[in-house]
Amino acid sequence: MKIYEKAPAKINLMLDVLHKRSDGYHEVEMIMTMVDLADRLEMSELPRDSIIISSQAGYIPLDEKNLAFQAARLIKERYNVRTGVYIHLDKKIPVAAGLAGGSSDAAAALRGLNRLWRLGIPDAELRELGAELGSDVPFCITGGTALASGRGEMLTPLPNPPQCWVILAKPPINVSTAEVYGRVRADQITVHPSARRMEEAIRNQSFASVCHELGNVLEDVTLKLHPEVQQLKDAMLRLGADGVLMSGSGPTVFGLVSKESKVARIYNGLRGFCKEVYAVRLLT
Ligand SMILES: C[C@@](CO)(OP(=O)(O)O)[C@H](O)COP(=O)(O)OP(=O)(O)OC[C@H]1O[C@@H](n2ccc(N)nc2=O)[C@H](O)[C@@H]1O
Ligand SMILES: Nc1ncnc2c1ncn2[C@@H]1O[C@H](COP(=O)(O)OP(=O)(O)O)[C@@H](O)[C@H]1O
Repeated sequence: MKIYEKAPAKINLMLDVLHKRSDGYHEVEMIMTMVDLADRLEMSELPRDSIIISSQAGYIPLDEKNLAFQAARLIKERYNVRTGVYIHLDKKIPVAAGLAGGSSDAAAALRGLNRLWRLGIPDAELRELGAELGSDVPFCITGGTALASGRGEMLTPLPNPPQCWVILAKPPINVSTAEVYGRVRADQITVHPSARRMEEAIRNQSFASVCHELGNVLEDVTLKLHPEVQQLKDAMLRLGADGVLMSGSGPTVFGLVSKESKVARIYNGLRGFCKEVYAVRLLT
């Protein structure tokens, strides 16, 4: 039997860092939502007790460093599963981009293996397992739109934002999430984006207010390390995006666009100097 799962990318509509915790993580407040750009996982049972990962993407680890591998190992150990699994990852989400590609693959593996092995694990328990793999994994288990707090694993579901186009552009640079958090000085952040006002904008289905309330305190760190991310933001605004922000720890920049007629112009304008550009819809 084969099981298929979609693993969509996320964007952070707002991201605030409150303080550094004694366990080394940062206490955050984020509003996250999914976009229609997804990896696809194909899972099938192996009679022998092993986990095998393959992918068409040449640039991700296929061993125990792969988050889908770690998800399979965790669920196997925790629920005493004696058979193995073959997982093929069809990667579409850019890697190390701030779009949670690896986290979403891990979440999709947990969902899929729960079905493949008929384990009947409830969603809340899957989210707890996911939190052992990464801070963004619990959100990726259920998706939708949510306010995330704690280190990102405590979730309050929200309605979806008003539908719009999302232009994603990933410059060809590598950003380490750990390094970005490592450079944040929470006590020196002067302008905090507001989760409350973003939530209100979403509840009012006001596209203009959603664009107005976009904010990410990790931008300060990543933009200083990589000025080209600022240039990309400027270009997106100049080309006519209604709201522009870096997603997560970056380096991907997203632009929200309400009018379809503007999408091709922005997409083509960006393609002039950035190879990885995508025009997608919110996953509502
Ligand atoms: C910044 C965000 C925003 O959604 O996403 P990405 O840019 O990775 O997509 C997340 O907070 C990233 O979540 P995730 O990528 O799952 O992080 P983890 O694997 O849990 O942690 C990687 C490293 O980031 C730091 N970290 C992560 C989360 C957090 N709240 N505080 C931290 O300080 C820690 O140093 C940790 O060792
Ligand atoms: N299934 C996977 N897909 C992508 N990257 C993975 C995966 N498993 C492990 N990784 C590793 O995780 C790191 C972060 O990747 P990713 O989740 O795409 O980025 P981000 O956390 O910025 O959203 C990369 O260095 C990559 O090598």
